[in-house]
Amino acid sequence: MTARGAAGDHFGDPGKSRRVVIVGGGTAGWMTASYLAAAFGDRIDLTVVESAHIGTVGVGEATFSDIRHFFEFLRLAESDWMPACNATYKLAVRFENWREPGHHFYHPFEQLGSVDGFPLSDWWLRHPATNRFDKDCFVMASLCDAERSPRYLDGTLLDQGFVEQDHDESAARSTIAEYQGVQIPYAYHFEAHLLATYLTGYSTRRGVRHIVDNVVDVGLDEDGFITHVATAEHGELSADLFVDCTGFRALLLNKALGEPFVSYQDTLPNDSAVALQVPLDMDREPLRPCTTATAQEAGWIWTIPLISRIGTGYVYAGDYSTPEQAERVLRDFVGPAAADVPANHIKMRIGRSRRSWVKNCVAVGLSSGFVEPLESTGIFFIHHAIEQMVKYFPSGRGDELQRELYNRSIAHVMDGVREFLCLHYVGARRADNQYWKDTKTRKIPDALAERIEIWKHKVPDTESVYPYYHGLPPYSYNCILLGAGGIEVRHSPALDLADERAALAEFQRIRIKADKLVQELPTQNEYFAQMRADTH
Ligand SMILES: Cc1cc2nc3c(=O)[nH]c(=O)nc-3n(C[C@H](O)[C@H](O)[C@H](O)COP(=O)(O)OP(=O)(O)OC[C@H]3O[C@@H](n4cnc5c(N)ncnc54)[C@H](O)[C@@H]3O)c2cc1C
Ligand SMILES: N[C@H](Cc1c[nH]c2cc(Cl)ccc12)C(=O)O
Repeated sequence: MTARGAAGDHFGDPGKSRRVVIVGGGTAGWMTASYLAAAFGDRIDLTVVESAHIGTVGVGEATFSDIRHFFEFLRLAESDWMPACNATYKLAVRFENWREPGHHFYHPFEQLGSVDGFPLSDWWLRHPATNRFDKDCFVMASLCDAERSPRYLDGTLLDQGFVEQDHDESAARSTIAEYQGVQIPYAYHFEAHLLATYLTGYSTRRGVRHIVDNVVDVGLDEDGFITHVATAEHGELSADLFVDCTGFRALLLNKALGEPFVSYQDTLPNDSAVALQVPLDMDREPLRPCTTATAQEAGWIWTIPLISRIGTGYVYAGDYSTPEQAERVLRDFVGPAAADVPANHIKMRIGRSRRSWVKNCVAVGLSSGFVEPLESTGIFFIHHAIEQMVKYFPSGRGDELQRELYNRSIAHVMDGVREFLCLHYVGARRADNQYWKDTKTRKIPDALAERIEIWKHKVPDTESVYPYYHGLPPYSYNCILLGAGGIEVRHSPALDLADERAALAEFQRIRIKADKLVQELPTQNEYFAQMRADTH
């Protein structure tokens, strides 16, 4: 780290282009570069510097449905980017063996209905049509079980109330923060490195400078602001704002500026992963339209179906398994297809930086914070952070209030998701070994413990979940609580008195709609085989 005189402060001079240097070329770096280019055009001077010797984390392939706002902000249609990223559709996360071996349930992209002022989950507890809360309350659970595509062969999207807008280069763009529309009925799976490559092209075509080099030093002025980053072969790169996208190493924020890291490890012990990229022949193997999280002896295995391969990996707690044991479990789970595939072992830093924006340095991605990918939240964290960065983009150095408001928003999102993930473990019925027994006694955030006591008597609603925006609606909590089955939830006593006919009719409507869609929609294999035929 090098001390220097005050950095040139161009932010105060609207006439000058504002200079931003992004260190890191993973998903965070290129999502940030492409979004800022789309937001500010040539009124901003953007540089991305990434090392050729330090790899990206190499995973990160399932998303929230909110990511649609990202691509629309970049004015990209699915046909622009999906084929380039071997992308498929994701209707839900499928949780296998969390309640007991052989059991599964879904967390879908579908709003939970309500009848006469009570959530359908409450009615289900009083009048369960079957033992499958997810299939009785959500159409998407049946579509996932039948491995259906959300689109018909002609490309039309199924009718779940969400209406796609025509692609219009001049239309106003929405962001997650302001979106109040209907639940987007699906998300995506895509190959992480292909997305970074695609966004590199998008960014450089819009004037973003791309330097491949190692940052070897960070210069600070007497006020602790970053004046420049020094590179091995391209000299010093100065800027008004530096974005730390250097992954878990957090070179600028945690190392150069010394911002402390707040660990979540005491409540989320899974700190390791081993990943495989397994070839897939979609003409012979199913393309499930969901991410699968299969519980294991010391964690869980993700399975993400992509056009040319399966992304899979075992997320586990190092206190309960060695990397060698974990790799053996994963290879046995995948079977012979994993035989010649190299394993990627990853140590995960679980938690968040106390502040993600300090002085003129803002961290985005793993450098800012991370929780295990059980609900595919890493890219959502990046997208949310970038939107907030634009929203609080500084006019000069003295924007302490802007930074404080930004930091609060980031902290709430990560702390809220942490609570949501803790619920998956404390709320899972299985306790058939020490790892799963310990999930019932391990420390959980105090506020979550209080919420669980409420949920035992009243299903989660806007009043009882984490109170700040964190990306997850109350219905998500209903799905995990009633799916994982480890916490008994009682229905509202009022439903012993209420007329249940309208609720029973709603369950019937869901059943009829689900059966109709399963009949009409193609499988995801059939849909993408048709897409491939149309483009050849
Ligand atoms: C096991 C696992 C599974 C995951 N699954 C999902 C998922 O399903 N869905 C999801 O949304 N998220 C997931 N994530 C999170 C997701 O992978 C990350 O959010 C995403 O990849 C962003 O990573 P990054 O760009 O922050 O860091 P990285 O990918 O680590 O990139 C860091 C970059 O910084 C550069 N760099 C570092 N040091 C220097 C230096 N000194 N000089 C120059 N360049 C430097 C590197 O070259 C690299 O380009 C997962 C994460 C893990 C660990
Ligand atoms: N912001 C919401 C979050 C959300 C709603 N349903 C799901 C299901 C899964 Cl698997 C992950 C996230 C969410 C959205 O992105 O739709």
